[in-house]
Amino acid sequence: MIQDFLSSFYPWTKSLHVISVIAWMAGLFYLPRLYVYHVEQVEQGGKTDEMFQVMERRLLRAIMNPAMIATWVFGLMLVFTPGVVYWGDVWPWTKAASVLAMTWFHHWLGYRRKDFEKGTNTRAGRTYRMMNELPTLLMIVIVISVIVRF
Ligand code: HEM
Repeated sequence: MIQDFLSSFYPWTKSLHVISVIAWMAGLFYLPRLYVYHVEQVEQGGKTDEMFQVMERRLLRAIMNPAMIATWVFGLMLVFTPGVVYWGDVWPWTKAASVLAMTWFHHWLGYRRKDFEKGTNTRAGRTYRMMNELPTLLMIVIVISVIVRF
């Protein structure tokens, strides 16, 4: 019953999954860049500090959190669609490991946002520059996993 629904909805589920992924990734690439500028260019407690905090909060709450939830919901619908995932293959495992890491990174960014809000950020711009590479690497592994399907 639910399997029939998932099968007939499959192309729509996949479209909605990819749309959500794009919105989520946009935020995951942009927020650490904001943190780099926030650390390196902004005086703590000033007007610009306040403006960065607003931009960071809105990006996370209005775009990234809903996009992450939608990516998970449509992604799991794809997992339960008959014939899509065979767990004997390798790709579902590399994909699963990468999306768990991506979700961890999202939450890490959320905790760092709170540091800026409280004025307790101790991390250097360089740390945020380096962390900025993580979603890129994970995205490459994910796309190869779902498309090459080794
Ligand atoms: C968050 C949990 C996620 C789950 C449970 C999930 C699961 C899935 C599944 C089962 C498919 C179907 C594969 C197929 O029909 O061939 C799929 C497709 C896809 N996923 Fe995800 N995914 C997740 C996150 C992501 C992320 C973070 C990205 C990108 C960075 C991503 C990119 C894609 C793409 C591009 C496709 C379409 C591949 C194709 O054309 O067949 N997914 N996903």
